[in-house]
Amino acid sequence: QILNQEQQDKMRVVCKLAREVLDITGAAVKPGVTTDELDAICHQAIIDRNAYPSPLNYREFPKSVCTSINEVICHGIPDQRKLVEGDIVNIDVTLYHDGVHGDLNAMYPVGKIDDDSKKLIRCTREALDAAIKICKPGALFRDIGKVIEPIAKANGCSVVRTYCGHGINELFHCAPNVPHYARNKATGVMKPGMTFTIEPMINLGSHWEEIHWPDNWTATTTDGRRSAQFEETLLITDDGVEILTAGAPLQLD
Ligand SMILES: CCc1ccsc1-c1ccc(O)c(O)c1
Ligand SMILES: [Mn+2]
Ligand SMILES: [Mn+2]
Ligand SMILES: [Mn+2]
Repeated sequence: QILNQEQQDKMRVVCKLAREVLDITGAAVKPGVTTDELDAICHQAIIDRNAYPSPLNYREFPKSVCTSINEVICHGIPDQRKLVEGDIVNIDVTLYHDGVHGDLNAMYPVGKIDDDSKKLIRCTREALDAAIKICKPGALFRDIGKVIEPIAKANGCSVVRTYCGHGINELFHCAPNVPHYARNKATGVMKPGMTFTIEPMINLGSHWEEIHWPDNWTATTTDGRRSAQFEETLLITDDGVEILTAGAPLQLD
């Protein structure tokens, strides 16, 4: 869908609010905090902005945010689990405000983390940034994966294939489908006024497959090694791309 200027401005607002909420929730990450506590902080920050948490009751998802720890690839459900030093956690926030959705996620280290986890997080961020750089009018959606996969492989990592980036506007998920792996069959050309996410999930090692837990949501790696993800909502402009959910650069000490 091609958004008009008014709709693009609404997307700018909801995505800025979504970034604020992610930053607030991420700031609460420390050893001992539970993912339920993160959910409550996130939910409150969303309500404070006169917005709705898109995941809550979306396809019966039971919470307001996804929290995916270590070997959990995505869609982790907040619960009483306490974060511990050395964990890595993805917080995935989506807000609905003034008729449109804004969707983003990022990785947060819990205290000190090991070198493999730092490499994984850095290469996932690097892959997303490289993919965003090719976004402009006329670019093909199928080329996004061609940029991401070589970066993952160069770091001894692999790209999850089941979950893709997606169109986002008045709908949480719509066309286009944006695979993160190379040699994919995605169709479509980027045009000014299109808004969509790129949200690569990258696994340490060569096992890109996922296991689905009986909770109908949680997806984990098959070998127990860790997985990382970053997500931004993007707007194609006349001369390139605007990262509507842009935040501070990644900082891992
Ligand atoms: C929890 C929301 C949800 C439910 C089914 S898929 C999904 C989801 C979660 C995070 C996302 O970035 C996304 O695009 C979809
Ligand atoms: Mn993970
Ligand atoms: Mn998301
Ligand atoms: Mn998404």
